[in-house]
Amino acid sequence: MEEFSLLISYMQKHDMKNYHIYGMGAALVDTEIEVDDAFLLANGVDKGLMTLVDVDRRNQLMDSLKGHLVHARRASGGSGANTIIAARYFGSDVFYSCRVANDEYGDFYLQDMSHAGVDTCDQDENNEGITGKCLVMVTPDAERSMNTYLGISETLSARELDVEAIKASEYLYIEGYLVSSDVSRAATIKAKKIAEENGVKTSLSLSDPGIVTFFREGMEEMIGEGVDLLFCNEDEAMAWAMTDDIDIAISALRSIAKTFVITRGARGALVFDGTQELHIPAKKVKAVDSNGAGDMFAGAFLHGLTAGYGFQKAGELACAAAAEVVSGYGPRLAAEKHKVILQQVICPE
Ligand SMILES: Nc1ncnc2c1ncn2[C@@H]1O[C@H](COP(=O)(O)OP(=O)(O)O)[C@@H](O)[C@H]1O
Ligand SMILES: O=C(O)C(=O)C[C@H](O)[C@H](O)COP(=O)(O)O
Repeated sequence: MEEFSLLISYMQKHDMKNYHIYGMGAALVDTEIEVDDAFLLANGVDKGLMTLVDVDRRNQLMDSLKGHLVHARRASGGSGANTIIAARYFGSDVFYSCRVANDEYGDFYLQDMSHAGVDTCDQDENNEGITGKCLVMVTPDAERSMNTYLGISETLSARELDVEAIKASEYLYIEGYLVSSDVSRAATIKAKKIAEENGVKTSLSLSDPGIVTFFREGMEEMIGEGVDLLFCNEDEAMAWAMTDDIDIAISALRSIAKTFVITRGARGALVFDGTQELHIPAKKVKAVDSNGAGDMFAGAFLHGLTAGYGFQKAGELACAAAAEVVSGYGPRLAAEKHKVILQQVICPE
């Protein structure tokens, strides 16, 4: 009894809140622009991938993009943030660790997160620099090619971890892109250790095939002894297994993840629930922009699991939500839309 009241007073003192998901990722402000394949070719942009760029290259591309149709001039993004916001809009309680600069874009970013109901870590007062930015170029085949200037986002470090919030979460979700920065990678490893020691499930997204290939050692370090849940698309799975045979990739994933999801674009997703493989079909839609489809899938899926719907229903919810994302521009859906999808998938009439 005494222990119980001590716990209550500790929780009151620390104003502890439980979270369904604690996310970590790069804070990027997105600009989304429509282009054609000739533009990508003429400007040396790698199609379908995320490429890291410096300020000069970004400015040069921005100049070349003048006159193109802009779908979003300023939207808070970053893969992990898209996932966490999606989970929030479905009803999960979420926390996000990220780093922005003391500039207009940084203020915008934090306001946007707070407006969405996402709790974020305190920002270091020493935050001179430039908030990260991502140029998302969308071609008529709905493919997105990204050029990212990480700015201060790549200095996300263990300082931005809220240890009590990690301990009070059901899942830790790590964006694989963080592998490219030494301090951020170290922070993810620390967060994962805290999670493992405190019975918090760990999840990770492989993010991008190029990232998996170029930062292989770092990715191995991040994965360590394995994770509870892994998200990837087919290209990332095969890049991880260094094969072009998806069956070999599936076997390879089994040795690093207790459960996993391989998204397959218009063919839906393969979900491994720890025992069996579930094949979840995609919803038939006209795709215009695939940006954020995987991010939305992960957010909806994590929400589905933490809400107790199980792997099959979580997969159905995720496919339904991701299909909505690809049928419009931008990686996000309006807040109200999530409730409609939830109703349609979880409690149809
Ligand atoms: N053309 C499409 N039609 C319907 N759903 C799609 C389409 N493309 C993607 N999706 C949905 O989005 C999910 C993630 O897409 P995918 O392209 O595999 O990931 P990523 O965007 O990470 O590359 C898929 O599992 C599917 O549910
Ligand atoms: O938003 C940003 O600025 C990003 O750099 C991250 C991208 O949105 C996602 O990585 C794209 O997500 P998928 O298309 O689901 O793979």
